Amino acid sequence: MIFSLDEDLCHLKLADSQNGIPAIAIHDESDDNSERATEFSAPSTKGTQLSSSTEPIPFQNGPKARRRSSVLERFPITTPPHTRRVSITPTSLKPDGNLWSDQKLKSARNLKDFSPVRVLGKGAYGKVILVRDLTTSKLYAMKQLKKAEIIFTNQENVDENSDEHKDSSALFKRIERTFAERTILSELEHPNIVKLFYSFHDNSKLYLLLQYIPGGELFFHLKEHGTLDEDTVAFYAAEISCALKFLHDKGIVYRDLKPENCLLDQNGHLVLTDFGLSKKSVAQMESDAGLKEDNNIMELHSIIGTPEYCAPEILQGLSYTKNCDWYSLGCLVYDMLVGKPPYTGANHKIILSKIQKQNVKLPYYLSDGMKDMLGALLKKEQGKRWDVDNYWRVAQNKTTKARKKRKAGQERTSGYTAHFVFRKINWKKLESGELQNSESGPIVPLITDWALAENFDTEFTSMSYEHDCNETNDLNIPNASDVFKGFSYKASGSYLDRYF
Ligand SMILES: Nc1ncnc2c1ncn2[C@@H]1O[C@H](COP(=O)(O)OP(=O)(O)OP(=O)(O)O)[C@@H](O)[C@H]1O
Repeated sequence: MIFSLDEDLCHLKLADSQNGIPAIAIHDESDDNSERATEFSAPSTKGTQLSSSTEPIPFQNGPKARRRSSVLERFPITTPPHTRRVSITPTSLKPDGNLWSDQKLKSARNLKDFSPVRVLGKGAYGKVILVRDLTTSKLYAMKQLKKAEIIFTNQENVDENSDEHKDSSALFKRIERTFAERTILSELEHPNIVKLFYSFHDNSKLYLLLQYIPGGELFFHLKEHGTLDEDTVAFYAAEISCALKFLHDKGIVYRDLKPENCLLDQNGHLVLTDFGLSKKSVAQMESDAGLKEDNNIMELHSIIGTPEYCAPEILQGLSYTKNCDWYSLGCLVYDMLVGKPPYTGANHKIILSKIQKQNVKLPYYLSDGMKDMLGALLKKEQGKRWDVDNYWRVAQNKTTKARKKRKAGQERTSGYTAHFVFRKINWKKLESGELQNSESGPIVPLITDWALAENFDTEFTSMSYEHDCNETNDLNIPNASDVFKGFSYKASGSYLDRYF
């Protein structure tokens, strides 16, 4: 055993006597006979081997607490020998291996073009500020990343004595991730993914000018509602699934799915933000650059993410694939239905240990269909978990072929999109983006004035921002500007026109 569970047991006892709910536990070890995703055939408990349990679900006391990404480097997890140490140099970050051309970035914007309105959020490297374009009066969410925070390892989430701290490749990893967010976002256009319009940098910070999503975090709405009903959850799960499949088809793994990173737009549609931990497969990058055909296989090793939503294989330091995002979706769906993710604890060691060892407990009040889906997504073993990307493809082929022979209701029982849980979702409209443009989501945020940011926590909107909107000289490291060379970007005129 790596960690002591004393604290954990203490926590469980407390919860038992206060907020117990009879639950169902999924025993992963007993599902040897479970069917693989493509063979799934009923909105039942089949394939997940649910067993009754009277053990209550431990509830955390106090308000819902915000979770930080990439906290895992803090733990004494021995990095396995096969962990890939990408010694990528910051100036070679273009997929084809060439330098980003400064020539094409000449028309990039700068800090003086925008005036701050209020703070929307705060992340590991800096604040996200609502800003107004002084020329057009349009609103943007400006994500700031302090160069000093990226270059010096003084983040709260990295142990000073860890190998990660000493290892200079960790610096390159942080820089690589910073570039990845800008590069990945600049290549995407999907109704459920935040849009990047500009990026630039000055002496002290990097800036990402993102589409402002005024409805706030799903986290904010979850805090207000406590839990959500199954139809609402199915709607968000469907929108997230569309975004994840779109990313996976492009060879991108998201790796940080959690309610804090799911925003609601003005019509209540879900928009994924924060691509700081996303990763594009090397094979895909080579394929994009015309160097190699994409074989759509991606194995990753970095131990990153937010523990409560992180797949067990990541936490164990094993190699993993895009399938980890579907596990995180299971955690998020569970959170929306139950009010907390499947495994919680007073500290990250406890969470980690529970994810690896405990069976997830599903409350009795969930429908059989929902239990079935959660059971399939929350499998600890990657090989037994729903391979949703594949399942989705097979389902589409199957339904088209089998349509003629289908009996009433049969379509629902095959394939991911046809799962019972999604019976009210119009996938055709959702996948084409028509639904997002024409209909409202289940929770329509109250917005009287976009500039007021009423759906964001006052913890952030009341923060001062004056200092953050002036260029400072707090970074005085030789060659620092070289390190971030090529960060600036401007979306094409047609892209900008489509959204303004
Ligand atoms: N486009 C946007 N529109 C509105 N609010 C946003 C937008 N992007 C980010 N935010 C707000 O800012 C918060 C922090 O942003 P983000 O998660 O991208 O930062 P981060 O530094 O990566 O955070 P973390 O360290 O927690 O992963 C979000 O949770 C959200 O509340």
